[in-house]
Parts: sequence; structure tokens; C-alpha cells
Amino acid sequence: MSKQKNRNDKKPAQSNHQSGKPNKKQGPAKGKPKGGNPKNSSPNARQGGPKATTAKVTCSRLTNEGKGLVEWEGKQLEVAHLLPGETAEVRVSKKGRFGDAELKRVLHQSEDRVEPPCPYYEQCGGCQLQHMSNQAQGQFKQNTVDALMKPFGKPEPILTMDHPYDYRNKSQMAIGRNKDRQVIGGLYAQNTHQIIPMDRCLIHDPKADEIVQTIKGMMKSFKMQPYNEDTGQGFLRHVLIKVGQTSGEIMVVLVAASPIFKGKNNFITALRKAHPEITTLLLNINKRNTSAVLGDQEKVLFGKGTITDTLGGMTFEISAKSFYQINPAQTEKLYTKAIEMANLTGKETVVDAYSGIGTISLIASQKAGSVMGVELNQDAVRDAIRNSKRNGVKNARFYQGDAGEFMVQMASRGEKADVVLMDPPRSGSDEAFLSSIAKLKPKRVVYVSCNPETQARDLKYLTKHGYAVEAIQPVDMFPQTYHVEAVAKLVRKEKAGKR
Ligand SMILES: C[S@@+](CC[C@H](N)C(=O)[O-])C[C@H]1O[C@@H](n2cnc3c(N)ncnc32)[C@H](O)[C@@H]1O
Repeated sequence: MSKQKNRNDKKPAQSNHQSGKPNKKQGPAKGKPKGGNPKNSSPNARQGGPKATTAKVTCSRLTNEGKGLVEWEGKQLEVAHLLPGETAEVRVSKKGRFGDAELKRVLHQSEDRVEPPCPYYEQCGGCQLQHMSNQAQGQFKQNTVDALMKPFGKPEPILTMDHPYDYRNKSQMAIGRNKDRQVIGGLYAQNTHQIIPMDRCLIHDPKADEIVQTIKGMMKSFKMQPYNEDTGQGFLRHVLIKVGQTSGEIMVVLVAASPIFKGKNNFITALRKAHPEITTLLLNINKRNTSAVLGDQEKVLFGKGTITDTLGGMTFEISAKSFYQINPAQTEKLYTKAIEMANLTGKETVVDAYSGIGTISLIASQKAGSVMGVELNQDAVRDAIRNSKRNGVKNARFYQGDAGEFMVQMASRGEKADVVLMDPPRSGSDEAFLSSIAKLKPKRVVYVSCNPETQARDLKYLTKHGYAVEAIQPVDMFPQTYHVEAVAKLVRKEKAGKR
């Protein structure tokens, strides 16, 4: 069981669409982006790699990360962008139980294969499933959740998206230079810090990418230097954008290596003129040499420093550093299911653990006696308290701290909860938290997760400690990527069966 203290952003652990950045080589990605049949996309393949050899293989099934599994010389290899039933030539560059193999050429194609619409797909680490039809992606995610949840029952059919593009309300583009010293902005090539210059990511909100293009163009005239990770010189590292898809409000965060912003006022004026739709601009200072995009220090350059969005009929204020679900349309479906599973009658004492800016807590508060939200991130707790007031909610309280410690203290004080809603980061919950559930004995636990692997691990604990799983609902919150969300309803065993 993992001990979690500070995992803010639970969504896909990708270098691009999350904060993680695997290693530290900055610069333009080599090679031209190629659409269609994937070839030679990894650094190993490009350089020939250690002991590279070409093999003909057939894919038997997909891994949970959406890679094709093949057998070669008695070993299992994972091949990105290969589909079950397909035969292909691959370049094998490393031996081992799970060796490294690069797709060179598909010899026999699956009916599930489609032309990836993104020209950067082969190089970029952000999406993994664009070569699969939407229907096949849904089936793959259904199969993943079904297999992981097999010990607990059959999950419901996955809730998919009609238009599985343009959905991300949060984007972060890295800024650098190419070998001709031109300013570039884009996402990182898979498993590197090489920036793939791009003007559009097809899963981002289009407006966000448009603004990044403008900022890149302005950098030259304002003599704003992109940051260079190797030399530690330069100013602008990333542009992070959050879009309130219902409010239309837009937050732009310039992530810089230094608080000294030369030509600040003129830059702000020019950016606002080009994009009057930007409602707030922030400067975030990140001097650290780590994978985190945002630093601790933050300065509001104009606007209120937050944006708002609407979910479940309530309005939420969102800060730069607070977690907010990245796919609002699917979040509506997810939250509706979660609240339905909580079976609230208006009387219950509810704990909403890992509560972020209070979205689930406040929506649940309308149908509960009282709600206690607990969240580690201070900014998110401040947002949650503001959101409570903004929506006129009187029966919700928010606490800043570790959810496990909070639950341990509740149990030691002999307090009671009727329902526990929990939505931990990708790494899942921890033993302190789960063992306290066993002591507090809530009638129902509703477990929302963006990682069904850790969710299945935690469900195993809970089913051994007095709970039965009654329903599991997968939701596709992250189309084109292998990630999938699931919400599970657990009931105290004496109540199991009475939904
Ligand atoms: C997946 S988000 C869920 C947030 C919220 N429920 C929502 O739907 O927007 C997980 C949240 O857990 C918080 N978190 C991470 N580790 C934590 C811990 N040990 N205790 C409490 N909260 C934690 C993160 O800051 C983040 O806001």
C-alpha cells in the first residue's frame, strides 16, 4: 500500500499532458513527423540502438498501456502502435522479458486501425491510441477495466465521448529553441525533453493553442528568451492555460525561471490586445530543475488570478495550482454516477476525501446532511472554501491535510461517517486511509479513480475488510490516451445486495 503525501495532479502520468518529464535533454525533436504507418519513432530506433535487429511478429493482445504484445524468440515484447491480430516488422533493440521493440511496418492491418489525425502522433508522448478507431478505444478500455475488476464483478458499459478531441481544458506547452535558434513551443517527444514544435494538439482546447502561438510570436519582438535547461539561462519555460469551458474564462500562466520580467507591461498590453478573451494572466516562478511544471511562487499580472467553470449546476473557482478535472463533459457523467452511487437521502454525514476545489463535496452537499472535504493542496482548499460560499452552501466544511491522517483522527475520536467519497491521485489511497474506513464503517464508499490498477488494489483491501463491490462504472475521460477512469460503489457487507 503506498504512502501518499503530495500528489496533486492525478491525471495521466505523461510528460506532456501532466507534469512529469522523464529526462533532461532539451531541444527540437529530430526527424519529421510522419502520419499513418508508424516507423522508427524512438531515439533507439533512430540511432540504430543496441543490438538492433529486424523481426516479423504478430500481436496477440494489448497491454494496459495500449501497446501491442508480441512473442519473439520466446520473449514478450511491447510494441507501441501495434494492434491485436496485426503482423508487422519490428526493430528489436534490447533483449529482456519485456524488450524494446519499434514498429517499422505493418504487414497485415487490423480493421480497428485508423489514420492518426495528428501529424505529431508518432513522436509525441501525449496520446497512445490515435491509431485505433473510437469504438476500438472504448472496447480496449472496457476490457482493461473488466480484467482488473474481475474479482469484484462485471463493470457497466463504458461511458464514451461523442467528439473525442478538443476536450482538454488544461494544456501546458514547453518553450525552447530549435537548432536554428528559433523559438519553438510544443509537447515533449516520448520519454525525452525534446520539444516537438507544434501549433496544435488535437486534444487541447483549440483556443489554448492559439494563445500559445501568439505568445511564441511575441517573444521575438519583446526579446523574451526561452529557458534552456542545459545552461540554466533564459526566462520562459512553459505556457500553461486553463479554459473554463462553460464560462469562457481563460487563465494564462507564464512559467518562468526568474521573477524579473523585462518589458512586462508592454507584453501584457500586447497579449491582451491580441486575445481579449484572456481573463487572467499569472507569472509562476519555477527555478527548480525538476519535472514539475509549476513552481511555488506565483504573481497575478492581471485579472483575479482564477477562472470559474460550471459543473453539476454549481460554479467553481479554480486556481493555477489546484486540481480540476480536465474533461468537463465527461466529468458531468462521472460525477452524476458517483452521486447516484452514494444514495444520499439528505441526512447523511459524508466525507469527501481528496476533495480538490470541492466539486464533488459541494454537489453532494445538496443531497446530504453534511459534508467534510479533506485535501492536501492549500490552494485547492482555499478554492473549495470560496466555492462553498459562492454557491451558498452551508453544510460543507473543508480541511487541509493528508486524507489518511484525517481519517485516522476521525476514527480515534470515535466519529462516524455514513458515506465516504474518495478520489485519490493515480497512486491510489494508502493503508492509513483504508484501515480507517474499516474502523469508521461507513455504509457506503464511492471510489472514483483515474487508475483502475491502484483502484483494484485498494478494492481488494476493502473487500477483505467488510465491504462488497456493488457496481463499477468506467468513464472515458481521456480519449486518444490509454488512461481510463472508473467509479466503484462499495457497501458494508451486511448491506450488500440492497442497492
Ligand atoms: C484526482 S484529484 C481529485 C480532486 C477532486 N475530487 C475532483 O474531482 O476534482 C486528487 C486530489 O487529491 C489531492 N491529494 C493528493 N494527495 C493527497 C493526500 N495525501 N491527502 C489529501 N489529498 C491529497 C490532490 O491535491 C488532488 O486535489
